[in-house]
Parts: sequence; C-alpha cells; structure tokens
Amino acid sequence: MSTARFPNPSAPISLQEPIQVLLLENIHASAEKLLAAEGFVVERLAGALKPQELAERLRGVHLLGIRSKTTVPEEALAHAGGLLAIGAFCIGTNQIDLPASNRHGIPCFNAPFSNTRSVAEMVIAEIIVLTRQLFDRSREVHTGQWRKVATGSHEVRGKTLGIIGYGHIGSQLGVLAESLGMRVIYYDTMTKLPLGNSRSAASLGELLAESDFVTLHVPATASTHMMMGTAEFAQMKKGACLINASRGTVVDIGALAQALRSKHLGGAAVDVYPEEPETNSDGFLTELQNLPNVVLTPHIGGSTEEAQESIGREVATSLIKFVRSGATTGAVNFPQVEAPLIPGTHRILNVHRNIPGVLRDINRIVSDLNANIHAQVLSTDANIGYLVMDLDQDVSAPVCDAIAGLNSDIKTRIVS
Ligand SMILES: NC(=O)c1ccc[n+]([C@@H]2O[C@H](COP(=O)([O-])OP(=O)(O)OC[C@H]3O[C@@H](n4cnc5c(N)ncnc54)[C@H](O)[C@@H]3O)[C@@H](O)[C@H]2O)c1
Ligand SMILES: O=C(O)[C@H](O)COP(=O)(O)O
Repeated sequence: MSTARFPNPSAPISLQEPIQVLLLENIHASAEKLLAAEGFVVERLAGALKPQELAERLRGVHLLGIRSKTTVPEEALAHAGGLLAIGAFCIGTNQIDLPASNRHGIPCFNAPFSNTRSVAEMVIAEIIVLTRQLFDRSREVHTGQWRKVATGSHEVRGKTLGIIGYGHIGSQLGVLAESLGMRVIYYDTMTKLPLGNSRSAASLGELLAESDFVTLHVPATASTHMMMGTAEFAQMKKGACLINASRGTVVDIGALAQALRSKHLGGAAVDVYPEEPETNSDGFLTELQNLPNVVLTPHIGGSTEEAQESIGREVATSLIKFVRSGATTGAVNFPQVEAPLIPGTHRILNVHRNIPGVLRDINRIVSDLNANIHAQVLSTDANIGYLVMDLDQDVSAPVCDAIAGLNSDIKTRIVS
C-alpha cells in the first residue's frame, strides 16, 4: 500500500485510502470500468463544474478527469493537496493552467489522437453540406417549401480546401479531401510533411486567397487567438466557406457574422464558440443563429461513440500507470519518465523544485538509512525535477518523511 506526503498542510491525504476519482463532463463509461477494476472509487458527473465549485469538489480527490469545458485554474489546484494527476479526456488541454499544474507536481494526460478521425469526417460532411446548401434545402422541405434549385450548389471535386493547422486532424482531413478529388493546401507555423498531393501555402494570406473552403485545426494559443477576423475574411474568395472545429477563441464571431450577412462568405460551419454552456440543459445564444447556410453544432467534432470509448480507455490507462508506477509518458506538462517496476524493490516518486543539490540531499538521506539505490531516474524541466527511485530495502516511509522535510520538495509518494 502507498502513503503520500503533500506540502499543502490543509489537505494531507493518505493513499492508504482507496484512490478517489472525479470524472466530469460525461466521460465515457470505458474509463470508469478500467479505474474501478483497479479498486479506485469513481464519481462520474454529467456536466462541467465552475472553478469555485471545482476547488471545493477536489478535496479528497486523487485523480480528476475532465473534457474541454472544465477550466482548471491555479486557485483550484492550490486547494487540491491530494490531487495526483489530471486526465483531459480530449485533445485540447488549454482549459488547464498547465504551468501551475506543473509547479504543483501534477501531471496532465490527454488523448492526442483518439478523436482525430471523428473531427476529420465531420468536416468532410460539412464541406459537402455547405457547398450544396443541404441544411437550408432540408429546412425548407420540412416547412413545406419545394425549392429545387442548382444556383450556388457545386461539386467539391476540383475545389480547393485550405487547412490552417496541418497537425493530426488537418493532415488526416487533407487525405480524406483528396480522395474526393479536392485540391489541398495548408498553412502551418511548423514545417510539415505534405501528404498526398497537398502543398504548403507560402503564407496565411495566400491560403485565404486561393481556398474555396477554409478550415481551422489549430490549438488555442496566444498566436491563434482571433486569428480569423475582419481582415482575414476580406482576404477570402467571395462565396468561400469557413469551417471552425478547433477552438472558439480562434475566430472573431462578430466579424464572421458580418462577412456572412454581407454575402462575402457563402457559408460557415461552426462547432466551437468563445463561451460554451457547461451542461446540455443550459441555453445557448450566438450571433450566427438564423443566418443562411450556416451550420451550427454543439462542440461535437470528437463526439462519436468510437472516439469517446477509445479516449476513455486511453486516458484512464495513463492515469492508472501513473498511480501504479509513476510513469509520466505522454503527460503534456511534465518531465517524462517511464521505468519498469522491479520486483523486490521499493519505489518512491519525488517532484521537487529544480534547484541545485536536490539529488545530493536525497541520496544522503538514503545513504544515512543504510539503504541501497537499485535504480534512479531523474528527468527535469525548467521548473521541476521528477525523480523515480527504487530502493532495495523497505525504508520508504522514513526516506519519504525526510524528503518531505527538504525545502525543494513539492510532492513525494511511495508506490510500493
Ligand atoms: N471540435 C472538436 O470536438 C475538437 C476535437 C479535437 C480537437 N479539437 C481542437 O483541434 C485542435 C487541433 O487538433 P490536432 O490534434 O490536429 O492538434 P495538433 O497539435 O496535431 O495540430 C495543430 C497544428 O496547428 C499548428 N499551429 C499552431 N499554431 C499555429 C498558427 N498560429 N498558425 C498555423 N498553424 C499553427 C501546429 O504547428 C500543429 O501542426 C486541438 O488543439 C483542439 O483544440 C477540437
Ligand atoms: O479537444 C478536444 O478533443 C475536443 O475539443 C473535444 O472536446 P470534448 O471532449 O469536450 O468534446
């Protein structure tokens, strides 16, 4: 059984209790199944929590699971002395204060490509829906109007798809679009391998000027904040369509609504918004409502049963591996260590401030107890060091106590 020592005196929690897991935002049951099979106690909620409520709910919680809607600010982490790790059961991790989480010794894991295909398939559907104005025709027939028109409807074959952000989703989408006969260009701040016949545009401006469809697949960062506004829409071809299934902060919604109302753009499909409801029972308003040829979806790009089931398994597995062995492979904000457990040894995990002399202090503590270090792996970043140490004698409790007394200590935990 494991014991944990945490620097936050307000919430010392012993891992001798069962591991407590809080899963928010309707995380797939595949995660609960794996976590419960480990003997962890899992509480699953349907919606997101506001930061204040989250801070209160985190007391006594060892593992937190969220999706894109739960903001995890430093204030919530500061009160969560027992929190060992966070699982983002999605791709984006912009909703978590990652530097603060790192400073508090809390690794964050995500599922970097379990919903990639789902997003790419939805965007392909939207390209065709937009170019054939299918939702408008469908609404008309639903309300008894028969408007059989070809004007403004086109095939996608031979049209140009401009992909902004040629990462996992963007590049997968490019492959699917080429199979429909589309010409694919992309713009990315990193040099990327062009798949198929796609090619890199020399600039964002060139991509905007050449594309019949512009689709966004960038993360929410300072460089992508409002990257599509009035000036960028003006650079797009008349009648071109915009698709945003990345993050709501990337597009100026007011400017998009104006470009649609003025008929400069021929349509848009939007899946993500600057402000999104926390639960399915909350209402929602956006300036884009009721504009012609505008497809609005409630952030469902990654919401397929296949993706959610796979994400549930992937992130739950990372969390379990971290609890059981301290493995941080794949953590988005943490030094990476993955060392196999060695039978007959006793593992201690230590997160410390990255200052000189920490390893010397820890090794002296071990040596003063006449123990031998069987294996020791240290990985660091600018702020913290993460040490995995296997001892050949069971002196973990006194070693842990002594390490917790060092002024460098952030989090120390006995694994076995
Ligand atoms: N709608 C949904 O349900 C849904 C589902 C999954 C992911 N997403 C969003 O999609 C984003 C992209 O996912 P991904 O898996 O393809 O990520 P990724 O990290 O594989 O790719 C992102 C690409 O954007 C590029 N990039 C970053 N800043 C840029 C900039 N200023 N200009 C141009 N390119 C830039 C990066 O270099 C990278 O190649 C995620 O961060 C997430 O926010 C949304
Ligand atoms: O980042 C992601 O993977 C997507 O935005 C999906 O988020 P969700 O799990 O909240 O639907």
